[in-house]
Amino acid sequence: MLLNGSHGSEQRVVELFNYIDTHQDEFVQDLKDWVAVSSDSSDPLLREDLSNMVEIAAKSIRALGATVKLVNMGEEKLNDGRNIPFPKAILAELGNNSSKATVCIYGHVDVQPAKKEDGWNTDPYNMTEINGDLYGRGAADNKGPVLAWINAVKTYKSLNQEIPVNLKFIIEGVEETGSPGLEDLIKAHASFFSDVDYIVISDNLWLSRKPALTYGTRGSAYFFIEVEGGTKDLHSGTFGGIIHEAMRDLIYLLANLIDSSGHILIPGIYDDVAPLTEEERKLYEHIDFDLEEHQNNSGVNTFLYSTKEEILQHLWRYPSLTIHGIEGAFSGPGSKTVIPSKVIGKFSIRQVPNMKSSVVQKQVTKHLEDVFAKLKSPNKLTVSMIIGASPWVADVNDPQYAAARNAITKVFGVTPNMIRDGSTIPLARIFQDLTKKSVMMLPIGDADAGEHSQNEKISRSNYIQGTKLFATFFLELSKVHEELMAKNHPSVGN
Ligand SMILES: NCC(=O)N[C@@H](Cc1c[nH]cn1)C(=O)O
Ligand SMILES: [Zn+2]
Ligand SMILES: [Zn+2]
Repeated sequence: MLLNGSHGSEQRVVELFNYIDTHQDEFVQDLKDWVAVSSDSSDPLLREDLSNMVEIAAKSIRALGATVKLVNMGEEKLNDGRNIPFPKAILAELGNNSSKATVCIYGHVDVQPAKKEDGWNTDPYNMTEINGDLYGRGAADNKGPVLAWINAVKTYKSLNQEIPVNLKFIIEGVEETGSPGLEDLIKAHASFFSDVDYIVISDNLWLSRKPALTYGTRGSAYFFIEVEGGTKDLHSGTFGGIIHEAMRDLIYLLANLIDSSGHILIPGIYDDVAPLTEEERKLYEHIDFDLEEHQNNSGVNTFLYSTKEEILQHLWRYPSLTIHGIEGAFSGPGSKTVIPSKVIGKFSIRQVPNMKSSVVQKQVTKHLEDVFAKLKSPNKLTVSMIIGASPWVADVNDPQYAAARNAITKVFGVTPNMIRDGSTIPLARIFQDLTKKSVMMLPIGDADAGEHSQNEKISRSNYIQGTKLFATFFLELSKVHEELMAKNHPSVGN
């Protein structure tokens, strides 16, 4: 039952927080169990553990009393022409009280690759607590936050407290490969999302030690540059010196993407970038950010920029280009002397408002074809964009932002650091465009979480305090929603 009045509400919060504190070791063990599943989505042929991880997550959500469906996300076309199904996604719902707000929680249970020999201090799949930090692949991105949502709901259920909102979950298993098939899934299950009032995502990091609210992310346009020189690899002694080597062409193409100052060399790439207004420029002044701390967290000696404003603008609102790797090139130990016949260079462009993936794709393709033409190489060039995820920016005046601000203040005693994020969560813009509903990001990842890096972690404090934050957010959102209902606000209802 909902305890009415401020005293009742405060008493509820005390009970919730006490329960979360006294059961934190259970919650940590649950995260250890999840991290132990190597749900790496990068290799299509190694996804058995990933499908198992989706089932584990479905079982945990079902144990809350939710109705859970595992739904298809379509098929993936492999290089050899075969099609295999993507891991299923979870659609779940708990509660359908028409007087309550309906919140849809998004998360993902797939992770980036991780091997101990990459330089981890601990086994990436054996979560290890050291000095209050929980080290393991996926601890922060995104298993910890997904479990924190589940812990929050479990707390209400265990205390027999009425959950203040209706809940829906969409949990996927291929976010780290750009959420392929997600847009079609949301279209195919439009009825499931039709009564959702708010979408909340917790798949990013704080920017400093100060709790944050995120209102923007960059997109990701991911490209393959394939250069094919022949039908087989060749001995570089027997053939080196007389052929146009594919690798040489590729390196030249990659070298023409970006210069040493970080400026992207693709003609027109900056044309659609939203101009920096005086209003936006002022926002950077109030952001809590410690440049030296961020540099220490990154493990690099120096950044391309030296001021907070320049760094944050180039992380959030200007595009960046990163070269990730070369498939087919020799990269193992030793000194193989082969000439690879086909190599695939991989890079991505983090897109910002108002860039469009379709425009970027044309610009990139034309630029690479023009550069390649100068080589007068007989080799075959193929440029493909395999991911085209758009940037996302929210309206911080959406009601759920007020609820989240109140929840952060209640749990952490501070007002939130209003930030954007340089990473990509494809679902955010897809949801915003398809459902026209409010999308918000409520991060609990530490600024030094090391997402995608060696020694990724979430602090026990952020995991447990984050669970309290999510539990409080449900309460605060129910208050905001009731006020809107009372005013018959247009954003309420469908
Ligand atoms: N925590 C969000 C995240 O890491 N998202 C990935 C998504 C992505 C983009 N291209 C491929 N995967 C990211 O790298 O931003
Ligand atoms: Zn990630
Ligand atoms: Zn993530």
